[in-house]
Amino acid sequence: MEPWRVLVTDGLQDTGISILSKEAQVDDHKGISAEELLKEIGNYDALIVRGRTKVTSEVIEAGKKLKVIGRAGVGVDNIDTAYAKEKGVIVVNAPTATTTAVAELAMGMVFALAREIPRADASMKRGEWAKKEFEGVELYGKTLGIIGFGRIGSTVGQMAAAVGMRIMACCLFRIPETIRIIGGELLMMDDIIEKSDFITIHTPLSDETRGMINAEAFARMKDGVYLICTARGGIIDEKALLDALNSGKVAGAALDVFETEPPVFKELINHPKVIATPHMAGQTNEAQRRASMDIAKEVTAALKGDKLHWKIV
Ligand SMILES: NC(=O)C1=CN([C@@H]2O[C@H](COP(=O)(O)OP(=O)(O)OC[C@H]3O[C@@H](n4cnc5c(N)ncnc54)[C@H](O)[C@@H]3O)[C@@H](O)[C@H]2O)C=CC1
Ligand SMILES: O=C(O)CCC(=O)C(=O)O
Repeated sequence: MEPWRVLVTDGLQDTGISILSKEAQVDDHKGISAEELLKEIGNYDALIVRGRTKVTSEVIEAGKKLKVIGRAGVGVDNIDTAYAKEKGVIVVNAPTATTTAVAELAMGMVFALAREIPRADASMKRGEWAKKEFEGVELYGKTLGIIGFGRIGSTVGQMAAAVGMRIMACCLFRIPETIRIIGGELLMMDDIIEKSDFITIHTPLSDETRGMINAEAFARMKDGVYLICTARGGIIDEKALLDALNSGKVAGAALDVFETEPPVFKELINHPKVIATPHMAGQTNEAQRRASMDIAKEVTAALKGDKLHWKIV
């Protein structure tokens, strides 16, 4: 029998490539263009992507031998999962690998916003000593509203509770035990929006969450609220955020994800009260190693017809 062929299009750590190579022929074609992918995909049994590659219905249609699509990470909003299901192509992800990394960046953003660390650092590098400009706020006793209390949101909750923040969370599907352990409250999203000093977003991008943080939501927030988003671009209405920053309603925003990536809305990125990072929350060495191993094992299991842990469709 011919060996299975696996195409990797957004890079994968060597540990994962080694696991796959025991069972299949692996082609690492990092950065492949959309046109090239359409031409090549017909030769492969499996495709492994991160967030860059758009796995459209056309790609799935062209993948005549395609049995499984693996997402080395969490969000599958770049994969047409409905069409994959229709075509009998399995979609799997590696949902636990990056939880700690994303939560740590979100917490880092909370600290960075409260003390304006990036702006202070930039002023020092310009040779200034602007000590009087930087009076921050303490986190102790402040309320952190967590929208989406799943793996990442609940990990952020534990970290923030440890520095003395009061935790409020809202969640659609499950009510984790964690909220009770950390002494937090589960509330409706409206309450979170109105009562929080800091709001951090950890939901997937879906029909329901797209544009969820809009002008109306900003109007209901406390004056001087801080906003953090490491979830997905499109959940926050970026134009409404810019207006809220300019009016002073929002005292600072930290964003890892954008409606268009790389971002084109430069006015938002360049705003002095915005801290921006290039969709790197899940990108620690440890997290990417775990993601590469998890997805390699899961894709191999799908090819062999073995039991799957993280089947999306
Ligand atoms: N910036 C980055 O590099 C990364 C971003 N992410 C993003 O983080 C998201 C969350 O990841 P996990 O915590 O692992 O997922 P998860 O599935 O464990 O948690 C998401 C939670 O959001 C809740 N939720 C969904 N819709 C909601 C709504 N309308 N209102 C309130 N809650 C809602 C769900 O009930 C669920 O508990 C991913 O979907 C992905 O988009 C994940 C990894 C890396
Ligand atoms: O893999 C990436 O490029 C980013 C990680 C991410 O956003 C996710 O896992 O959902």
